[in-house]
Amino acid sequence: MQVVIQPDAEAIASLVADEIERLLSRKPDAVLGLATGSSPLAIYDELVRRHEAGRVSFAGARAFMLDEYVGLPEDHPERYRNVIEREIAGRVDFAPGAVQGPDGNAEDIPAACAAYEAAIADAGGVDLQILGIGTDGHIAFNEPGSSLASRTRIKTLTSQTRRDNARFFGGDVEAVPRHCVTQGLATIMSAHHLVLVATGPGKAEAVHHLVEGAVSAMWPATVMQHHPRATVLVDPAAASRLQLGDYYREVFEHRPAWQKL
Ligand SMILES: N[C@@H]1[C@@H](O)[C@H](O)[C@@H](COP(=O)(O)O)O[C@@H]1O
Repeated sequence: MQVVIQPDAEAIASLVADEIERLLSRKPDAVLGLATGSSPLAIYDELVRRHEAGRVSFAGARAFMLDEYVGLPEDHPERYRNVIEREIAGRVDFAPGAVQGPDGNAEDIPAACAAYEAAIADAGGVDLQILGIGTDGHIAFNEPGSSLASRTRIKTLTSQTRRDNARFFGGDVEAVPRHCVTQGLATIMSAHHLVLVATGPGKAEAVHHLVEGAVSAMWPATVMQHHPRATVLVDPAAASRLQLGDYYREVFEHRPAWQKL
């Protein structure tokens, strides 16, 4: 696992956008994994800027979203499909239908989950997966206790996650759905490159477990320790509980010239 400590969210976004720009120039039909939450927003803004400057095109690319709430009306602004459209997909040049997400309103949710897994596999898998992390260590919506071998399925959100996400629902915890459909941990682990971003002191404990804790379903993100190419980008506040922080800084500062992210 590569740990990169940067001064702020903008510096993190710039490095991640560099990586995505390199990927799309070498492989214009790359498959991206898109995450919701506030953490990736600076990355999306930076990608939009580069797209507007003519540096990056998504015209041949495809993307898969990580997760979706169950039961929100199609036009609800916090439905993740609508969030992704608003924050990135609708601001760049993805072809119609190129961005897909799990269906949280399907009549047969298990069948829709299986179809989603098949769609990712048919696309050749995800080249670069953007991830945030919940304060309880979840990635996508794989809450503590999730099977490390899980695939796309329905999950029940913890009250911690519903409280954390209430800010997107006018502060009303009861307005946050109880259920979601999420890529599983094994689905996420199938991506070629995992890029997790976290900022702020509220993420420090989760980041400590992710990087330095024992691999455990209690901190689902720790499964990433088994991934051959996982990059974790954090600001100093999110890095504040890392025991080897100085070492990670040294490793990044003295990385070989050929190594980007
Ligand atoms: N399902 C999303 C996750 O994908 C995200 O990583 C997490 C953290 O969100 P934020 O980046 O807003 O802290 O929130 C939600 O629960």
